[in-house]
Amino acid sequence: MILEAHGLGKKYKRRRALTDCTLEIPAGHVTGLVGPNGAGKSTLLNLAAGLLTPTEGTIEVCGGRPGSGAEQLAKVGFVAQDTPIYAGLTVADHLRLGYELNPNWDNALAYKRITKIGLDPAQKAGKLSGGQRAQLALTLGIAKRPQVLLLDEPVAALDPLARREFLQDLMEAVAEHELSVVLSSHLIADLERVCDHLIVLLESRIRMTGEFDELLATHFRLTGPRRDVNTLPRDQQVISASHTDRQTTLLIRTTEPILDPAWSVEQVTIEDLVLAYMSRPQTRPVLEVAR
Ligand SMILES: Nc1ncnc2c1ncn2[C@@H]1O[C@H](COP(=O)(O)OP(=O)(O)OP(=O)(O)O)[C@@H](O)[C@H]1O
Repeated sequence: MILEAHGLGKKYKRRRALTDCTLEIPAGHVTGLVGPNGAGKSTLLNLAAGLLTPTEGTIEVCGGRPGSGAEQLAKVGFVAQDTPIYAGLTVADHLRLGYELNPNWDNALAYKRITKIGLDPAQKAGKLSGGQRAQLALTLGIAKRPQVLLLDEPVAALDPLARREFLQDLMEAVAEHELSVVLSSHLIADLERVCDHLIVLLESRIRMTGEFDELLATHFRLTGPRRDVNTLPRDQQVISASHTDRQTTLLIRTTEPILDPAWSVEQVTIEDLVLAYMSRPQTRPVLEVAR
């Protein structure tokens, strides 16, 4: 497992940022972490990087306790949300620091990316634009050659072309170097392109987690005449429901065939899933198997 958490919780004074989070992410995946603002995504990534310590429960990353020593730090790359860099150092200084501090540092890769992006090695990092700073931080994360790369909203500051190219580079690194990635983002289309595993956080709790293929094979949109969701078969778990006077539209999870001819059944997209799981559970139907 690249990441394993049991009953993980984090409180900042009285504010609860993560609650009873139990999670296993196998190696070799690109995992998308999504959820509304304040759901706890950065908190989870910071706990995995060892920058925060849990208030409850345990977390292991690549088999070790986050931040527990040089060996552990070498295994984990982390690019925080505000893409921190040293303003007074040049781009080249950053790459030299990367070389000095990381046992698996790939200098050729670092310079290749810097050249491709068009960053001047002599420029002070404090004079870079927000997007360029993000590119520098991401380059350091990839060239470190970690086993797992944790990225907190990595592409938010990048222009659309840079975003596409970065995600491409990331996928290449995953394919060539058996890198596992956990990245948070609000850009679901990007996640759809690069991820194969999904975690949805809502109000500090894990609302849903799974592999894309399995999620897409078990979720459906049903549209039909207005219907009380409590009359559905037991295997059909209602994730979201909306009704007009005459019509009901549901997003359900089931592993069984949908036999009721009154429903028109459609496949869903990852975006449909994310939006359904991100909406707050409604009082009745959600996450309860209807009786
Ligand atoms: N240093 C802190 N002190 C107190 N509360 C904090 C601190 N950092 C985060 N929180 C709170 O913890 C909760 C989770 O925050 P977190 O930053 O993990 O959310 P997020 O899902 O990353 O949000 P966003 O999408 O806005 O980046 C929020 O309610 C936030 O206000």
